[in-house]
Amino acid sequence: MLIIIRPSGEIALKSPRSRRNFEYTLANNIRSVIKEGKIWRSQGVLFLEVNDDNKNLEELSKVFGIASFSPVMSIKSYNNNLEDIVNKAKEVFAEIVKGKIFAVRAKRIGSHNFTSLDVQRKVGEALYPFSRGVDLENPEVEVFIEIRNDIAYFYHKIIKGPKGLPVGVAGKTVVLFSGGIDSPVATWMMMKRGSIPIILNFNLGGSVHRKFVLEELSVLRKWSGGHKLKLFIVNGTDMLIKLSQIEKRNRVVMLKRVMYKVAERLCDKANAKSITTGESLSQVSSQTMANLYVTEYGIKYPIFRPLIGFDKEEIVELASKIGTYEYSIKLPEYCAISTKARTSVELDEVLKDEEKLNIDYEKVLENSEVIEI
Ligand SMILES: Nc1ncnc2c1ncn2[C@@H]1O[C@H](COP(=O)(O)OP(=O)(O)OP(=O)(O)O)[C@@H](O)[C@H]1O
Repeated sequence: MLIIIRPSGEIALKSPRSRRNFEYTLANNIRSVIKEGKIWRSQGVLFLEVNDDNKNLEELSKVFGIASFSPVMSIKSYNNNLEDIVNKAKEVFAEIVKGKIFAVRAKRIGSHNFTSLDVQRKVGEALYPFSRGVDLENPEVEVFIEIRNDIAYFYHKIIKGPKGLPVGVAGKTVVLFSGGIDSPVATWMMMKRGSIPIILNFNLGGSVHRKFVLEELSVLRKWSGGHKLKLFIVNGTDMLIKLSQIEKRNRVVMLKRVMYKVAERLCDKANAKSITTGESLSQVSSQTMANLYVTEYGIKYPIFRPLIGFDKEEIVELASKIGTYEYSIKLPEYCAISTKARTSVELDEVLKDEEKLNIDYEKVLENSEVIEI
């Protein structure tokens, strides 16, 4: 089966050099997802030749950087011969337009002695007797002919891709990954913009927590363009014990700050240039603007919060589409450290607490469990 793959529109707007790089990364990602067949680039699209297997189509619909794709039939149309194209169109499409109101859409790249309109007209005439009529505005089925120099491609399905940019073109980000509903969605959104996530989880719930995090990551792995996901699991309960030394009201923000600090170390080590979280403004008391200010104070990497302006329902809808929601909702809430977080903790107090705790973040990271998924 031959498949024509159209990269996201955004990729076509890049400079020729960036465009080449993006298409090259996209081709590599597709190769590592599909694992068989042949892939090549040609004038702004990619072609993939694989065994007839619908599984491949499902996998392609999760590769970021793809706007859409279509399984195609093709012919080499020698000598600009429109007749050959019309005959092939009849062979390929007669069954598809049978008893239906249809439209023919044609496109052309290269020089030919006919126009796209000629193709539409001639193929339309040839298919008309099989159909129930033509309606260019509201057809029941559309059939497409794309002529690229001396090859004509025929298809009738345009399957949507997830758009975005190929994973790998935007560098690495350390994601603070709780396993709740939000951080898996934030991870997905960063992958959608071409970033490779490095996952950092503070385990606050033993083997149950670990199990759900791994399950969610195996769902996200299907969206990673074939890239392996590296997971660092820190023993969060050790941290909770340490935090009992400070005032209850500062503990939640302090715990987040510890997470950011360890993420900062991981960025240094993994050459990642940002930290990503699943925070959304004012969703809970630790996510007020005032508390986010204190949490990230002095952190040297940019903190990306792709969900900052999302409602919970919007996040849930995305999590369901991605496939992580069913695992996230089974995860118990780990909020044992403080029942009441203040909506505005004092920066001075938190910085003093930090000094008192004197946590060796480097060591915390060194003692983490590392898993590749
Ligand atoms: N145990 C954890 N390990 C790693 N990161 C965490 C952990 N808990 C929270 N975070 C980070 O802090 C963010 C906010 O977490 P919080 O618990 O305040 O809100 P939440 O809405 O429940 O988030 P989520 O749905 O992602 O758990 C999370 O999205 C995540 O990025």
